[in-house]
Amino acid sequence: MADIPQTPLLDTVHTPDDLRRLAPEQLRQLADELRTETISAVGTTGGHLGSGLGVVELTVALHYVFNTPDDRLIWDVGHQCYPHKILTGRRERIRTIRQGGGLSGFTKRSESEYDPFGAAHSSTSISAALGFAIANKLAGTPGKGIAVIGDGAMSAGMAYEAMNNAEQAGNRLVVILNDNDMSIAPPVGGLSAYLSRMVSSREFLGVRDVLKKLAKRFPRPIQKAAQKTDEFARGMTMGGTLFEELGFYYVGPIDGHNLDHLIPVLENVRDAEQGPILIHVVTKKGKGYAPAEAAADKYHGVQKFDVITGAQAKAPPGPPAYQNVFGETLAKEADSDPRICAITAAMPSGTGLDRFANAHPERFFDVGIAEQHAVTFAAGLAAQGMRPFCAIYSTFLQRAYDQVVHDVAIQNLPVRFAIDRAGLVGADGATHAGSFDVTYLASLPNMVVMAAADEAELVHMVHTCVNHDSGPIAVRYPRGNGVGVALPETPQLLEIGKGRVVREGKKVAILSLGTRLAEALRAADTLEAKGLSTSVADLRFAKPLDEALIRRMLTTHEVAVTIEENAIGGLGAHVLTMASDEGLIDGGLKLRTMRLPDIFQDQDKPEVQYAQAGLDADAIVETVLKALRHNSANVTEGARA
Ligand SMILES: Cc1ncc(C[n+]2csc(CCOP(=O)(O)OP(=O)(O)O)c2C)c(N)n1
Ligand SMILES: CC(=O)[C@@H](O)[C@H](O)COP(=O)(O)O
Ligand SMILES: [Mg+2]
Repeated sequence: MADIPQTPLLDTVHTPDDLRRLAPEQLRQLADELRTETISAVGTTGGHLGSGLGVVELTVALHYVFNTPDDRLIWDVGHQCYPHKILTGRRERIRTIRQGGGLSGFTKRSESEYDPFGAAHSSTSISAALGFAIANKLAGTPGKGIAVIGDGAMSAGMAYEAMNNAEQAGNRLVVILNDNDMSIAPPVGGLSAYLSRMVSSREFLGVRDVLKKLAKRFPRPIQKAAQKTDEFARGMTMGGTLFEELGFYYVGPIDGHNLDHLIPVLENVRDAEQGPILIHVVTKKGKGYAPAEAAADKYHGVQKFDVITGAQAKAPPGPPAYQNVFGETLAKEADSDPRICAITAAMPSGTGLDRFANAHPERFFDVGIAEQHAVTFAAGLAAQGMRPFCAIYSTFLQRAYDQVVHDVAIQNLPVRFAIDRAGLVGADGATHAGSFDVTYLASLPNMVVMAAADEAELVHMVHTCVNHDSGPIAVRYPRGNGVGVALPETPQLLEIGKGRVVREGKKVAILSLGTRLAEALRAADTLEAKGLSTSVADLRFAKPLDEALIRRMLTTHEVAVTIEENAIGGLGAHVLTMASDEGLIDGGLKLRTMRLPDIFQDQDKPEVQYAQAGLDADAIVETVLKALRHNSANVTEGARA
């Protein structure tokens, strides 16, 4: 007799309440369908894949056992939450993820009551869960805080600050340490080694001891499940030294793909009278999808891919990515300069420093997700005469701001900041946009801030950073590919605080910082076609400003426009301040600043984001014409009056 096809369970699960109505023996099927749906969806959209596949069973088990959304489930980073979104009423929209108007690629409060806390930067989950737990405790309302945090995210100081403070939450706080022995790249450092030892070579307790200990602490009997396999009995231990020292009851390690283990353990933890509890769950990144299991780093974040073969869509051939120009340039510089060191906080390939690591492994440091430490470590290296490059995405450097101010800038130490992903980043959206670095860096005394207009400029700026020993210096550059200019054979040493005039005109001056230069030049063409002679300057430096050049531009043109891919407080603010200090606007100059809008812009295609932000050629033209119209309107109105 032919097999009767099973009814898809996933079609019957619209919310976790539906899930909780299933029998435990149905959960395996549900998890399999959830995994298939996740793979299918990400195949069509691209996005974060491996991390979500690794937590499919955990996602099912957590929603099954805990009373979400009253129990507050908080996914650290949030890049693994696609299965969670599918189970929490967002399956119909899952193929819109990371697209304009679609679901966010991370957890987001405005999207669902099942996302109690937004994330995308790592290692915030335990603090947030603790906040929920304590708030409920104080209010006398039910609800636990449950944080799911990866082994990579567990390397950040914030996680320890939270655990150090967790005792008061008691049994209201549950931390699930999802240990897949991967960050984006293989994890690094002592904590990672410690976790590996716990998983692989720890002395496991015998089944009796385990049950005795569990029975003492957790009331619900788990014997049934425990008796199912010896493996479980061996794997289930109490007494994870580090976490217990920090005041947690440690449970684990347990197999995070085995629902027969997960469910009873979580039920016991849920009903425990004591806490806080940390459950150490061992999973495989990419679980259940062979290509992602085989190359976890390549399937962390993916392009659209063919589900059968795993082949990811290839970007059409084009100019090199900025990150790779940076990595290769720095590696070359380091060939002849033994003082150059390179530091990344868990982003070796994202920053292009994998190229440096291959060439100079002894001077390459991946410090894990630890941006604050990365900056102060660089400061120490600089103070001891090295030439450290701290390569951190603009958005992640925000986390280390006090270190930038206190450890680097105040001491005037020559740390070189390579600030990648500066500006809008497309699909990752607001959490990852590098919108603020010009503002937060150029306001600091001693700091030099450059922005590369193209990949050749980046080469010159890296060279300039290498040779700048008198204080801190930063170069910012965007996500994505260069504009296609030839890379210089020999890099130039740029004069600090000197820009360049790219095009001379008479009536309109566009003062550009960074990669909006191409749009500025396009706008200049349009303005010229309208009879408006236009100058375009690439200022190169937000700090120090090229005051001579700016003064000339502001005093010899009728309209001047600054443009930058940064929020308010950046280049425009500095130029306005200078102009007002020097009285350059007193004579009727029409000075306008173009910058990122004062909103957190959601994900979309980069070109759409630029248009929304009003930072493309059309918007520049419009700004100039409006400034001129404003003038004629005033004249007309004045005449009428
Ligand atoms: C503060 C911060 N730094 C860096 C990143 C980039 N990042 C996103 S996920 C990730 C790896 C996280 O590893 P882990 O927590 O173990 O989760 P997994 O992907 O293995 O599931 C990194 C480095 C980030 N999101 N936030
Ligand atoms: C979740 C996270 O923070 C990273 O995976 C990030 O999405 C990578 O961004 P890039 O693709 O720009 O390297
Ligand atoms: Mg991990």
